[in-house]
Amino acid sequence: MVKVAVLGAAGGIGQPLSLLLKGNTAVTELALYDVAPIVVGVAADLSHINTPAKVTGYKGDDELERALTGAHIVVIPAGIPRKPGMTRDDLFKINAGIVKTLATAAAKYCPKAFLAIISNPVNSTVPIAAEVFKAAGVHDPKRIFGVTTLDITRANTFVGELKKTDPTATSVPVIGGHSGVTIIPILSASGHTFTDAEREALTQRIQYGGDEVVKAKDGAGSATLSMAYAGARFVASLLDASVGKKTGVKECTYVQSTAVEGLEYFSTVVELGPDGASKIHPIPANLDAHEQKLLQAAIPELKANIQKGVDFVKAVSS
Ligand SMILES: NC(=O)C1=CN([C@@H]2O[C@H](COP(=O)(O)OP(=O)(O)OC[C@H]3O[C@@H](n4cnc5c(N)ncnc54)[C@H](O)[C@@H]3O)[C@@H](O)[C@H]2O)C=CC1
Ligand SMILES: O=C([O-])CC(=O)C(=O)O
Repeated sequence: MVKVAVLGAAGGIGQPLSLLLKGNTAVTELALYDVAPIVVGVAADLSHINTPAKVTGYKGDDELERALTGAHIVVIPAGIPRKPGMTRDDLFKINAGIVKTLATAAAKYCPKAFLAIISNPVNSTVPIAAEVFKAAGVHDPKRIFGVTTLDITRANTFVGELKKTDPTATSVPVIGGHSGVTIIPILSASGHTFTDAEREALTQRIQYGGDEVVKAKDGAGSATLSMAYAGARFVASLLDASVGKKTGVKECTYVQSTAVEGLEYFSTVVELGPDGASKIHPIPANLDAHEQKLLQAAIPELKANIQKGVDFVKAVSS
């Protein structure tokens, strides 16, 4: 049995993500959970698609245990999205508590599951989930992931557009975290060369791609469809490595890491295996001067974001 639970499944990301996961034939059970009752209808709707996954809907706290029990992967897109003028950190006030609640339940009902956290601010929500798992005595850093895949799909799209190459064959690692200056595209590893102006413009667009969508949606939310695509890709990679036993599966993802001294969490290329993160790659060796500068700019903000998440769990539990 390969059960995937989606927490926040009725939302802007949750619905299309669940649709894409229903299309993944490695999934045999898709458990959709939300506090919004429509989740039961979303599950009924998806259950008519003729793929193997049996779809079930769970609404509200009382049904969270059943949604999580037996889960192999728990994907968490629960929480509020940005409106124009907000930073991802502005979401902390509400989303920190939501992620803490859901991680607490996951630690209790499916402590061995892989956690793929989409809820923002990812730089802080991943440390929150990790602290919850530590407090419950079930922490395995190889199993908790911050989903930053959308930064990679954006980077591949924008570079492909500029260089007029197939975006599906373009591969730009994006390391660091998932907000503004903490997003560090490694354009030097893309196989293309860029003028200084191109490099500046691409970096800015990749770092602030989320804002582009927030602005275009004009108060009605942030990226949902591209995030669903990116989330489904990340879950597919986790399934390929853990269920399909494929080797060489790699994704950039935000995990507990020693890549940067003084930062407990960081995203680099991570090799995925049957037990989760099997090898965390270091920062690429040949960063150019521009990328070195980006890295230095990211460190203080990431450090503060991580500490904020850790402190939140400690304050609530003391
Ligand atoms: N990691 C990334 O790259 C990205 C992250 N995001 C983040 O994903 C989150 C969700 O975004 P959207 O789907 O657009 O928001 P949304 O508001 O459309 O959906 C969120 C869903 O979460 C549910 N929810 C709220 N509290 C819950 C709880 N305690 N348990 C279960 N479900 C709960 C809501 O009922 C709603 O259905 C936001 O925090 C957003 O910032 C968005 C895009 C990209
Ligand atoms: O920008 C936002 O708030 C949502 C997000 O994380 C993204 O689109 O990368």
